[in-house]
Amino acid sequence: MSQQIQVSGLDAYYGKHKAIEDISMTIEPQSITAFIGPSGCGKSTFLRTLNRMHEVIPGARVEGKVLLDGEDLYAADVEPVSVRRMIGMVFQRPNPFPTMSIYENVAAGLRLNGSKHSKSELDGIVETSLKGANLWNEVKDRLNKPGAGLSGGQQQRLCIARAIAVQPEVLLMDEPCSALDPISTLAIEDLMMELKNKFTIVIVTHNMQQAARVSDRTAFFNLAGQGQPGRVIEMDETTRIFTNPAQKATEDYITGRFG
Ligand SMILES: Nc1ncnc2c1ncn2[C@@H]1O[C@H](COP(=O)(O)OP(=O)(O)OP(=O)(O)O)[C@@H](O)[C@H]1O
Repeated sequence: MSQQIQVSGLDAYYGKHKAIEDISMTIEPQSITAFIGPSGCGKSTFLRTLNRMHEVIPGARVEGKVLLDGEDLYAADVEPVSVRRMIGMVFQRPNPFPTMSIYENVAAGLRLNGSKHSKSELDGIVETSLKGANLWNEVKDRLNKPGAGLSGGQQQRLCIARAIAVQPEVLLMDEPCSALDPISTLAIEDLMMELKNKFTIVIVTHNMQQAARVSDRTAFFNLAGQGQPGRVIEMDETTRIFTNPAQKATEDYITGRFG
């Protein structure tokens, strides 16, 4: 299920404003890749180019290539909706559908994709997805209660269950723990470590310890200069980025000297 992403020469614009420039990288399957860097350098923008969410913003566009196991995601005959099914996303604020039950929240992704499942098939997928998101034991007796009634950490795991229910290849996570307390954060981090056995995971985080704890590889983003687009300054094994980075800007950032 887990697939490799190869990006080459990618630029992304908001209207005339070029937000990121000339990004090339390989994101390996069955691993966690972290994007770190100061605010506004384009980490979230880049993440959204990987599943064609960027172009949803009016005037926003992308140049360059994104390949998922060799398939060009921006080829003329590729449907953005199918890309978003293969490459799921989890956002900063847990965003369960507020009026839907826990069960319906997990089933929602499948229904939106037009999948036709019998009730017992759907029950099985909901259970497997909630188990996969380490939430099943906490909610199995209240599947018909509103998703909005869960704690923040549980809601985020519900959103992860919703994302994995459609069996994506890749999970993109944009600061998934920034609205959570430390205990819920550790639960999500543990979950990410389990999920990487099945999915390619990419996470944007401002939390250096988190990047160091969970990720296999880390990319450091920064602006090319004041008013310039964001770029990848350095990408390497996480242990190397945090112990012996090649670039001074990376070292300054991870040691808290700027950003
Ligand atoms: N919807 C938008 N419309 C116009 N410009 C945008 C939009 N979203 C982001 N930008 C601009 O694109 C640039 C990169 O923003 P982005 O949010 O990707 O950075 P980031 O590194 O993820 O920041 P943060 O760490 O604060 O989330 C910034 O200059 C930002 O102002």
